Amino acid sequence: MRFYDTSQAKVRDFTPLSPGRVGLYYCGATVQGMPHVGHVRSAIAFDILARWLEYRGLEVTVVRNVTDIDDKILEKSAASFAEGFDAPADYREREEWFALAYRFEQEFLRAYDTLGVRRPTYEPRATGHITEMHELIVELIERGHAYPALDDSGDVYFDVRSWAGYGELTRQKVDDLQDASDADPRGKRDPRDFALWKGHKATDPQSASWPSPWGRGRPGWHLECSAMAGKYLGSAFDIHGGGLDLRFPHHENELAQSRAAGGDFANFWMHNGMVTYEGEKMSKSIGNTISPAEMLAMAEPRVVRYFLGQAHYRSQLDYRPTSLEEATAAVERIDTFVRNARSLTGNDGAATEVPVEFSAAMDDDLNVPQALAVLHERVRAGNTALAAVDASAVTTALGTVLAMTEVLGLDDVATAGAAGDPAASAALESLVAAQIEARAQARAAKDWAAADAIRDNLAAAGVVVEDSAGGARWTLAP
Ligand SMILES: Nc1ncnc2c1ncn2[C@@H]1O[C@H](COP(=O)(O)OP(=O)(O)OP(=O)(O)O)[C@@H](O)[C@H]1O
Ligand SMILES: [Zn+2]
Repeated sequence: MRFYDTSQAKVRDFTPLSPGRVGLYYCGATVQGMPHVGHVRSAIAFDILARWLEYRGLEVTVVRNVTDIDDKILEKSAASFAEGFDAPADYREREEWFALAYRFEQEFLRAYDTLGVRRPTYEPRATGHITEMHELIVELIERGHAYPALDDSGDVYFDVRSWAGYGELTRQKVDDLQDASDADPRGKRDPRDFALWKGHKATDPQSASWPSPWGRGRPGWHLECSAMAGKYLGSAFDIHGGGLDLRFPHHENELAQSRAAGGDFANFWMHNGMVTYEGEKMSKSIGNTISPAEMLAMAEPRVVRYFLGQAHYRSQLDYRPTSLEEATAAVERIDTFVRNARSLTGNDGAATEVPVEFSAAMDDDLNVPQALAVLHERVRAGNTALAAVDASAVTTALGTVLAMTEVLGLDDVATAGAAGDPAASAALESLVAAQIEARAQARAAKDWAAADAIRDNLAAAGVVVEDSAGGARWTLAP
């Protein structure tokens, strides 16, 4: 397997640090508002990576953090208590920061679940790891890489000049870097120094600060990922992921503080490209977002998953109003084949193995567009086998198609037409089969009126019956 490693700006061979196991950490959400489809694209990209590593026989530990304390969360909560607060959609009046964060965390989970992003092995919250963060800060201070603020803010900063490797992830020289905007520069040795710990401000609620050796305060954003990745995956682990927008400063800072504290940190850095809206990054602050719920109102979950997962994970994915049409047609092609194959062979079929061309594409830096081309090519071959009523070839095609859809997280295409509920799907299958059987008997008895009536009733219910050499087949009308 080969992946593009952002820190080396090249594709290189991937070998797990411990044979047979992979540790994957990817940055999760700052739960300050509703998810948008950009967030979900990021999660889908790493979900596909984890599924592929597992398919390749590796035991994968996935960690995705929840940033549940942050300036933006506190600001949104504070605004909700203000006199004359005119609650924008999705925000509530007088909502404590922890209630707001928890509520949106649930919204993210709901979106991930609906779109087939498997739950990570661990999903730690920043507020649950204050002790680990203190230990990391103490280590950095002892090693001469961090210091308490020079003013009375109660902050603690990372000393970027003390760490020769600072800038290595994004291949920049310290002097060329922008200042860290997270604190008053008067308390810093260098304006690029970033906050590890933020002293409590009188305007913040008491519940948003914790005691520490440096006084009450709360953690800096970058620090939490270092502390949690270290806790759950160890001081050296295989892959660190996140969106391309996080490379600098977030990931640069994570790397610097983790290495300065003595760990190796991530062996590979993988970054997903941005979802853009008519060319511009989809972002809460710009306000050009589309929520998963809005997309799900236009198309079913598999179509949305297909749309968000179809591009190469490193490329930009632009949303346009017509974007879902192509995905709908692609998913329908797969569904129709799966349904017809099941109807012809009389059983659900089971995922077998993915074709070698599919493996080659996925091994080559997760080339999903190429892998999808293989999937559609097998669907076409399967349709040819269906037309020839070649049950054995149909069974083979069905097995490989199911294996590929599983790797891509489209596996619930298996329940096509039944709103994703396997029991409903089975019930529909058996009711339609009984109708088709009754129609065949009517035809055998040359009772054409009865046969046509059955067909018309099925059509009225959205079930299209087609006669072929192998007997009648049915599909749901698009
Ligand atoms: N438009 C986008 N396209 C793809 N990935 C995104 C997009 N926006 C955010 N992400 C990724 O989603 C994950 C969670 O992001 P986070 O909560 O930090 O959002 P954010 O970058 O602050 O979003 P926003 O700019 O909308 O506030 C990160 O890995 C981030 O890189
Ligand atoms: Zn992070």
